[in-house]
Amino acid sequence: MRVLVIGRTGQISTELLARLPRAGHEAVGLEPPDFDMTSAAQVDAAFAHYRPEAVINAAAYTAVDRAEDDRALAFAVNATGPHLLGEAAARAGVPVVHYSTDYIFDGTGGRPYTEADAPAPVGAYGASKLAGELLLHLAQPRSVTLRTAWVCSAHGNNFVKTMLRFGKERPEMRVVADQHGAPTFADDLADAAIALLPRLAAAPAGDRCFGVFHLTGQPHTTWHGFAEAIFAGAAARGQAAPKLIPITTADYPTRAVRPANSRLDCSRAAAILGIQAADWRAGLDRCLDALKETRP
Ligand SMILES: NC(=O)C1=CN([C@@H]2O[C@H](COP(=O)(O)OP(=O)(O)OC[C@H]3O[C@@H](n4cnc5c(N)ncnc54)[C@H](OP(=O)(O)O)[C@@H]3O)[C@@H](O)[C@H]2O)C=CC1
Ligand SMILES: Cc1cn([C@H]2C[C@H](O)[C@@H](COP(=O)(O)OP(=O)(O)O[C@H]3O[C@@H](C)C(=O)[C@@H](O)[C@H]3O)O2)c(=O)[nH]c1=O
Ligand SMILES: [Mg+2]
Repeated sequence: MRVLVIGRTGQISTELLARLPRAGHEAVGLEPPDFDMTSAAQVDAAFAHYRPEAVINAAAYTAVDRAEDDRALAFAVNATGPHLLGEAAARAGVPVVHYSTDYIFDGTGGRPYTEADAPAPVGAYGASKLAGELLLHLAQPRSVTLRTAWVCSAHGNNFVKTMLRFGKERPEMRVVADQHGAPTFADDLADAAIALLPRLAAAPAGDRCFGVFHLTGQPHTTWHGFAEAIFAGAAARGQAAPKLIPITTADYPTRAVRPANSRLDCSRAAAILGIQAADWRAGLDRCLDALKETRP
């Protein structure tokens, strides 16, 4: 299929553009400064030019703290963008795969969230992403939102790379141990979207394959638990690891509030889409190997 990917050098878009051709698809990725999905004219021009058979939106405003002071841009990219893509996709009759976030929940629940749980974002990023989910599905019901969390990869900015960078400079690292969730590797998320394409292209509106699905890695951990695994993996590859100190959220003030419970129940994606939550420890190994190869 001819697939239009929104995003080109982001974590998930990089993996999509590497993997789509291997799966037999033709892919093009668009991002600023060449393309701005908040512009209706640019979205329409991209559809007219590329005539895609499917769209995967892997673009977003992902700077969680900055979004608090930059709400207008966060909402333009994360809400208006998916809305415009949905409208253009509906006119063209093509399905959309979109990604959203655990941060649409407030994180006060005591168990993993299901798709039936009520969203209640506590920050601007989460609020803008929730608006995007709703606007996309209103504009194009033949769309899938994969709600994921804690995305990492060898490309782009993420917690793995932050830990490795700071870990080299500091003897000790303090990392929050009371926020629970599951890391998810961008290559697994790209593969999930690609696997869906043929089914979505054939399915009529109203088919149960459309809608919102939770998809993260497994098993659940905390940011501190994830940092332990990162530094164990780095040490196994000959890199010095700092002393890791567990702290509470209150010990690590940030501009935006993060949910304490980011755990997503992924059983619906397994049951309906046949997509399983991948073990993030395998993803971390791939990521650390890739980073080691590219280290100067
Ligand atoms: N990162 C995470 O931890 C999580 C991410 N997600 C979701 O997954 C998806 C992908 O995230 P990730 O790969 O980490 O994102 P990145 O931040 O790595 O990449 C974002 C991409 O969006 C592009 N972009 C930004 N603004 C626009 C615009 N106006 N028009 C077109 N493209 C634009 C960026 O281009 P440029 O580089 O030029 O700015 C970049 O290619 C997003 O929907 C995100 O909300 C969900 C849960 C966790
Ligand atoms: C760097 C650092 C972070 N932390 C904490 C802060 C925060 O609670 C947690 C993760 O930090 P980050 O800044 O990577 O987290 P953050 O940018 O909030 O990551 C989020 O990004 C968006 C896009 C999503 O959609 C979410 O799923 C999630 O991945 O770790 C420490 O405790 N110690 C540290 O040294
Ligand atoms: Mg870029």
